[in-house]
Amino acid sequence: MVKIFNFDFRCYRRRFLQPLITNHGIWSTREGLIIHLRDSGGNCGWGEIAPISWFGSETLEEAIDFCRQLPGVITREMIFSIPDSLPACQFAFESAWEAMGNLLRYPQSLRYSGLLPAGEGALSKWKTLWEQGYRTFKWKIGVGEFSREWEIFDLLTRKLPPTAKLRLDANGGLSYEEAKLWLGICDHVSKVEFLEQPLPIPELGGMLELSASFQTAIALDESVATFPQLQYCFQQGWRGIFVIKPGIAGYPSRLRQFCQQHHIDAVFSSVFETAIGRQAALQLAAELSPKNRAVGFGVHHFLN
Ligand SMILES: O=C(O)CCC(=O)c1ccccc1C(=O)O
Ligand SMILES: [Mg+2]
Repeated sequence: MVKIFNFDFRCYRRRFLQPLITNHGIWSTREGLIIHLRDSGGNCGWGEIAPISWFGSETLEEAIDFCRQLPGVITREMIFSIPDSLPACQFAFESAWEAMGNLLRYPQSLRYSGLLPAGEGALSKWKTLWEQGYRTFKWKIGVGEFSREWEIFDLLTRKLPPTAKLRLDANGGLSYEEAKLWLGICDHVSKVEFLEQPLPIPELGGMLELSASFQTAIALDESVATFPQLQYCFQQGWRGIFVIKPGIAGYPSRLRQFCQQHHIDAVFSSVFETAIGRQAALQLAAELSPKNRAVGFGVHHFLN
């Protein structure tokens, strides 16, 4: 007999206390869906669909349409035949299915990276985060003028204690020349852990070249947002760091298998999901993060 699950969902909307400012623009509200599965024994599993369409996932509307067209009773086959065009849905359904009847285990051993605000706000914020125990920080670049960001970077890296690590995230906002300037500077600053997504997605060739020319590591993020993109970049020869946002990376089981098989140097990263998606994402991060890599799941505050 085929096992069946009752399925329902609801939408949520939460405003960030501080909007995320990146080269893509300003993001101030997280909207997503919480899905719920229940089997005939009364076991429940929750999952979260938290799309970021500007980052390469489906849109919220596409996720809602997908959930609306599903019947109230679904099968395992339906859970595992969601198309690759709906990666946040794939993540939510498999993680809800995996969570059924399991107690929530919250990963203990992880180290977290804290997100600094873009611009000069970073110069004071790092201290608050340091006092909360963060030792790895991420700062957005490619948002303001290069010369001003360079000045702030210089101040910031002087202030940071010697054991701190800094990640720079350009969100694809640099030109090839600017990326060379940044990498040249970073090569002399041992606190820099990596430069994230210096160039836009179509310029993978440029990023492969840069990673061979500088000591500072480069991490791909936008370029590897979804599973097919991750596979593509690996096939093209990328052996640097992969930033993985499980919330939009499709089926957890497929991601797990890929990372283990290819010994991926993964940095796990949040999509600003709620505790439901976060739990499932951190579970994967705990299994698949190399020991020295902090996860990009610093606490992010919501207004409601
Ligand atoms: O990865 C982190 O450290 C924090 C999360 C983060 O930066 C992020 C969160 C949502 C959308 C995009 C990004 C990004 O890495 O650009
Ligand atoms: Mg990034």
